Amino acid sequence: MNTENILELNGVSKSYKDFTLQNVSFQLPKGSIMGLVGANGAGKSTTIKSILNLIRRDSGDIKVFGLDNTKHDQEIKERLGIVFDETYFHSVLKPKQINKFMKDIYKTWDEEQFLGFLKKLKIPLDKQIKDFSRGMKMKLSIAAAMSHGADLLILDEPTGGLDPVVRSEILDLFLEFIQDENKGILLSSHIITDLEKIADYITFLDNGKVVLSESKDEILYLYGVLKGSLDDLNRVDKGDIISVHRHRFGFEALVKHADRIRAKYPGMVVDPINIEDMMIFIAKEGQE
Ligand SMILES: Nc1ncnc2c1ncn2[C@@H]1O[C@H](COP(=O)(O)OP(=O)(O)OP(=O)(O)O)[C@@H](O)[C@H]1O
Repeated sequence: MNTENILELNGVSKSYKDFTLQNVSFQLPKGSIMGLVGANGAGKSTTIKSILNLIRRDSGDIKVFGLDNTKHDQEIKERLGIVFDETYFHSVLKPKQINKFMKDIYKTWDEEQFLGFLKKLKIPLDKQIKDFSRGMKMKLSIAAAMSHGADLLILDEPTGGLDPVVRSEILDLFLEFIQDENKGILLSSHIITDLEKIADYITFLDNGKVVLSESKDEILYLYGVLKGSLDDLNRVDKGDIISVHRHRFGFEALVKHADRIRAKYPGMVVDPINIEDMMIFIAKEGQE
């Protein structure tokens, strides 16, 4: 284990009847944010549940803070801030009651910080959660996850279904959290523009497999779409192509090392590609 990694997965596999998470490996260095992306059913939640030890993996190993996640479950959980879809607090509770019982649960609970988050996020202290909007519930869960001195935040779809203003408030909180270089954030999201704003690393899952796990800047710099006629395609080495779509007049291929490919195939064009288009590109190949 590299001590600079706050989270490390090596060859993690998990089979369900109709789905297999296959040999998933990635590393999250300290002081950074990783976005876990992929189409519906790609295996993001299964990966997160494996990290949280909520499901038993079939093989591979997972280290959080350098510790095996099955052998040190309790120790690890105390240092994790976890947010799943919406909220796990009982709907009759009010934030001020949550503050009270969180004080009993976590010896590291920071009441001042929690109340500060609520004020900043305009969450009422004295209202039952059942009367909260989805955005308010999400903000409350995130505030709670960030108020007990957690070193690693793990969030499944924290900005899904929220309006752009609330999303931006939440993204700012994440950026604030990560100012401490010993902390880290892993979040899954379908909102790629959010990840493009805050993520340092992107891990892309497709059909249970890691297609890529690299720094965002590297992805944007290295990858491109090679375009040409169908005749041109015959001249392209198969090893240069990650994924290809043919259409009536030619082809488009996802390639790595765009500069090298541009130089290697002078008559063809290599356009830049953003992360969202890249996801669509790879997902479409699965359907062809
Ligand atoms: N307990 C289970 N038993 C059987 N199959 C399961 C179980 N949990 C998940 N799956 C299957 O595993 C696959 C991956 O699901 P997962 O929830 O990890 O995907 P996801 O990438 O998080 O999707 P989404 O973006 O829709 O949340 C799906 O096909 C799902 O049906």
